[in-house]
Amino acid sequence: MSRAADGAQPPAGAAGEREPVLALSGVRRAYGEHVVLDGVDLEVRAHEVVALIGASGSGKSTLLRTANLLEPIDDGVIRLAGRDISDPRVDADAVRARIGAVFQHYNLFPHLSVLDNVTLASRLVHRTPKAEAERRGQELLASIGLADFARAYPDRLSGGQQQRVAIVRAIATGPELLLLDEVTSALDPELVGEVLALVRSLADGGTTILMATHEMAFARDVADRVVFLDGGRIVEQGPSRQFFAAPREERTRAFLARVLPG
Ligand SMILES: Nc1ncnc2c1ncn2[C@@H]1O[C@H](COP(=O)(O)OP(=O)(O)OP(=O)(O)O)[C@@H](O)[C@H]1O
Repeated sequence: MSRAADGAQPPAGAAGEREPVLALSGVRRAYGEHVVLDGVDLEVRAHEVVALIGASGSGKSTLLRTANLLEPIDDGVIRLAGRDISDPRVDADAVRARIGAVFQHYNLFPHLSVLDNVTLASRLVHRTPKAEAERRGQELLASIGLADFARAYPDRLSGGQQQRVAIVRAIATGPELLLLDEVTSALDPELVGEVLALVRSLADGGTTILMATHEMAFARDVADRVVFLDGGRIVEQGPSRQFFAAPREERTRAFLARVLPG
């Protein structure tokens, strides 16, 4: 008997397709006359890794900031797991508790130990008991080889180590989505690899990630999909290998010619 016939399978075309984790439609953001996001439509599905690329000033950071409500939008809708979070009545803190975010400059709290940095949101926002939060925090620190630094303060760590702590801090509460904004661009070149390796392992483990990056080889190798922004608009997007191997748009080709070596 086929699975469909025994009734164990939902009928084809049923609402089995899950909502995207994040969905932007018609998102617009302007500073005065300067339109920074100009009608952006973008979806990120569960377990997908999406890389945002584009020249400096193309709107990548602004887009990420709108997604966790650090930046208001002038028009459009943003949905998290199907729910409109751009409605001004939405509790922004409750939304941010579901989204992990790491920005360019590692922003650990200098007056808290490494372990307290990692466990703070679990304890304060999610009300996880201290012992449980610390057990999870220790596991996360061990996973990035920094268990011995749990009681140290962030200034004892290198920039790459601090950024890795910032990343595990962002995933400590099991967020539905991880936003990464140029997480390696403030680092010395020799420290970039260790941070990218951590992002790669999260991607391999199924974390849903939307990341802005200038690291083209990384975007090609790790992202499922690449989105090219220019002047606040999505010019082109596609599966990452295809995107880099055969860009369709002239503007994409011109951008890649500028940023890719050779
Ligand atoms: N608070 C603000 N007030 C005015 N203009 C802003 C503000 N924030 C960003 N902008 C402008 O919006 C544009 C897009 O900036 P954004 O930081 O999103 O670009 P980006 O693609 O992330 O650039 P980069 O790669 O350099 O980080 C830029 O022209 C920037 O100057």
